[in-house]
Amino acid sequence: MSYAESRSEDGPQKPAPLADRAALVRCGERVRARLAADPAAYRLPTDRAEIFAFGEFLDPAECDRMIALVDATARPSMVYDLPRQSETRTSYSGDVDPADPFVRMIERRIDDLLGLESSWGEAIQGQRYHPGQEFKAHCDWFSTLAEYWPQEARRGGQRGWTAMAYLNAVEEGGVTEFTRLGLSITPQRGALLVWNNATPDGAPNWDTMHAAHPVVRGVKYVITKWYRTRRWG
Ligand SMILES: O=C(O)CCC(=O)C(=O)O
Ligand SMILES: [Fe+2]
Repeated sequence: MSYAESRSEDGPQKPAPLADRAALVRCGERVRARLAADPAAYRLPTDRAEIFAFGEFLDPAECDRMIALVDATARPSMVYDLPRQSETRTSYSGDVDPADPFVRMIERRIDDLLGLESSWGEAIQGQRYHPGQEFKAHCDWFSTLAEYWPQEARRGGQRGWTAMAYLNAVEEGGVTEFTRLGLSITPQRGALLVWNNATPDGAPNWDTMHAAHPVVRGVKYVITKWYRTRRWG
């Protein structure tokens, strides 16, 4: 199972010990070089975080196939911060079958795009949001002060890059906003967003804080894959 860290408020920051710093620097360098050479990568206009978009990363048939897999697995989402679970992330989610050859093909495509080791990637997680459902502002990296951290440290360490694909266009709502950067992304069928959760010097980047705004009309489907600093699981 994979979980996203919950941070529902853009509030005071507790200083947490840094983890996997050298490895996060290396992951940053690796992906940065790879994307710089990729003409399909569009860098979002900010210097405070490395966020890239790719249009038509998945074709419509692939989106439909993935939507069916999300529907087959979706259950209420969980975050580590259990008491706030229902307030923070109200979508349905679940790992799509990692043994499915189609899922493996999409995973390889993402691994390849980023140039990261496939073994560092968590299983792809699917999410489905109905009207009113959202994922409030949070960062994807783990807090090293949290109760869950020792376990995550053993199973792959800190999260470096996030890759997230939109499987459909939403009738209304469901926008992803990087809340500290004033950047909003409207779900576009087949588009992929990738970002570095760390700064170039290997610290968690608070400016990657983001929220999935509530869906107003229609349904929203996304898949997310997080990359650790070493073998996951
Ligand atoms: O659905 C979105 O737009 C964002 C999802 C997200 O932040 C996550 O899965 O960590
Ligand atoms: Fe997230």
